[in-house]
Amino acid sequence: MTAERTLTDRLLDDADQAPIDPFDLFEEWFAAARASEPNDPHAMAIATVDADGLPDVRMVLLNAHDRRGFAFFTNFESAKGRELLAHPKAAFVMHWKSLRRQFRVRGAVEVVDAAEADAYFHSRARGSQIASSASEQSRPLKSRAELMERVDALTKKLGEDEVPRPAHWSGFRIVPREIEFWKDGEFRLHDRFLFTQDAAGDWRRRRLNP
Ligand SMILES: Cc1cc2nc3c(=O)[nH]c(=O)nc-3n(C[C@H](O)[C@H](O)[C@H](O)COP(=O)(O)O)c2cc1C
Ligand SMILES: Cc1ncc(COP(=O)(O)O)c(CN)c1O
Repeated sequence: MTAERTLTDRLLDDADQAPIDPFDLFEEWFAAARASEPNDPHAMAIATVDADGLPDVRMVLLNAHDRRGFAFFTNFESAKGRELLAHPKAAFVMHWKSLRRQFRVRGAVEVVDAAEADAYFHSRARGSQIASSASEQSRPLKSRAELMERVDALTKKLGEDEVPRPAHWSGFRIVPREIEFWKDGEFRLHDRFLFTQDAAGDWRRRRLNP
């Protein structure tokens, strides 16, 4: 009996030029990362640009993904929120150290719809929902005590009530234009595959020099 070839096996086999769906390949790599990373396999660094074109980058968590793209949730009045609303394009990278693999995406950014933002917000720990309401993310803060006072006041005010999702807290979805899979190789002779969409919307892949 022969073991079934994974998408990664097929990717690495230059003789196999049949199409590979990059979203399916991502699922395979993400599952491997979830099984082997010590923490936060869904951590990604997301790069944006400010009004001067100066790049900005920070970690966020990939908390939703499907064939439409890759979404994270945040405060829309934060630096990244303002940057993305002004320039709705981004790039992100995930680095899975335990696998020595890298996953990169570039593309346009859209705002997730209100129902998706509500569902995700209310799936979070209540304390995290309150924190997101209390934190004026990326704005100067006089002291930790001031933040904790806001958290306590909000906690008291809400009692047992549901925490309303703040109007300025939602998700951004990066809709991929380019997707790259990178796998470490000996002596820096890595394997790289860039997926781009053709005019018909089909994903094509090319191997790149490391
Ligand atoms: C592993 C990790 C995951 C994070 N995930 C998020 C996230 O999903 N959303 C978020 O708003 N901030 C997240 N943060 C905090 C951000 O890195 C950042 O400090 C914050 O969002 C403010 O960024 P900005 O000022 O560039 O907008 C995370 C930080 C780390 C280290
Ligand atoms: C400020 C902030 N917002 C959102 C998140 C996303 O994680 P979660 O939705 O699981 O709270 C994080 C994770 N570190 C965070 O630091």
